Amino acid sequence: MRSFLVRSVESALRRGGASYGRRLFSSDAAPERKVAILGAAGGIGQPLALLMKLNPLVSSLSLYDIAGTPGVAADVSHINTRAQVAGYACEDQLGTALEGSDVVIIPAGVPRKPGMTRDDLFKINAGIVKSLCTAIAKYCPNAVVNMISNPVNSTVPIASEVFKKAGTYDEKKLFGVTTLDVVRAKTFYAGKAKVPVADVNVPVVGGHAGITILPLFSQATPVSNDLSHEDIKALTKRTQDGGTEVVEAKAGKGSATLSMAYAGAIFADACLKGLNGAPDIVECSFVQSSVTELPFFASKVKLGKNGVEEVFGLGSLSDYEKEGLENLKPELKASIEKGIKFAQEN
Ligand SMILES: NC(=O)C1=CN([C@@H]2O[C@H](COP(=O)(O)OP(=O)(O)OC[C@H]3O[C@@H](n4cnc5c(N)ncnc54)[C@H](O)[C@@H]3O)[C@@H](O)[C@H]2O)C=CC1
Ligand SMILES: O=C([O-])CC(=O)C(=O)O
Repeated sequence: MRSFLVRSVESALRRGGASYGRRLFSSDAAPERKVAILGAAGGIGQPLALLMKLNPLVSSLSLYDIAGTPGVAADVSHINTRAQVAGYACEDQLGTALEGSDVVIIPAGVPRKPGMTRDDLFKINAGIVKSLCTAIAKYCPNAVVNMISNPVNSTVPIASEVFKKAGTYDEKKLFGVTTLDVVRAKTFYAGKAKVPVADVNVPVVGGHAGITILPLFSQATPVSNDLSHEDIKALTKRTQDGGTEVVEAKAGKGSATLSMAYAGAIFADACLKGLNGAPDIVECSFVQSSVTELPFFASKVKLGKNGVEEVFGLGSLSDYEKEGLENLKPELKASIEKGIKFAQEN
């Protein structure tokens, strides 16, 4: 049973992560790697803790939350896989939770309820992210940071400012996790184009909120000649509204957690592979960027031993995508500036 589960998850991660090029997924000779999850007892944190416990690249799994961590840590720790699990439950344990981390994943913060935008979460989550990033700068300044907490378009700039203030900012190591947008685009495209979902690749660029999410279906593979412009518009809208679709279906009980944990596990796995020197690891992520005039932007990035090795450009866009790109810039710019201002003033 155990090996079946581990093999299934390995195989799912391998397939899901096989977006762009050849992958390495082997625990033989895998180096020691510590992964910390901040917000580990939450809706995303719990299934993400499970998936990271099943990842053979993880040797130490550090679970931190302000509530409920001991139970989650005890539960996950009984799974007979490589990672040694430790749970940390209050602020004075945050330093120990972080020390020595190679990758820190942050799903701490409040989720949306129906009728809210991601930006409505700023008030609460900006402060949470700021204090967690202050601790990261102090206790594991060299860690790769995977930011899940919303609004990602603002929380990533907040993190960058906190790290700059602390003198630890390395733009190669700060990532906004936009993998769920890619996961959704792949699923929706496969359904519409009637192609096997495991073979599908779709880059998603821009940011992570509403129209700032720009799936590039003109670059989707396998190519489908059966999709009309109306189909592409509908696929784009569904990808942009994917988070809201889940928020409404959950009717007040939160936002995407299970699909987000899957996406977060794919992205953290890609970061670990990059750190371990695996070649050709490419994922979309919201990073410091000069691809457009905006200081942060999501596009395909190559992951390596030091984090981002290369930020790829957008490639050729359809007229519809060019229009989407211009339309998203004012909103994305405002969200980035809001995050920077908050971090500078607080
Ligand atoms: N980037 C993306 O694609 C996605 C991002 N999200 C975002 O992820 C965040 C978390 O969502 P859920 O897990 O559903 O929420 P949740 O409320 O179920 O869990 C959040 C957890 O964070 C913890 N927490 C709060 N303050 C903390 C602090 N200072 N330090 C450590 N832990 C703290 C809470 O105790 C709770 O366990 C939300 O902001 C949500 O909008 C959700 C889905 C997709
Ligand atoms: O929609 C939300 O609030 C959560 C999220 O970011 C997503 O599911 O993409």
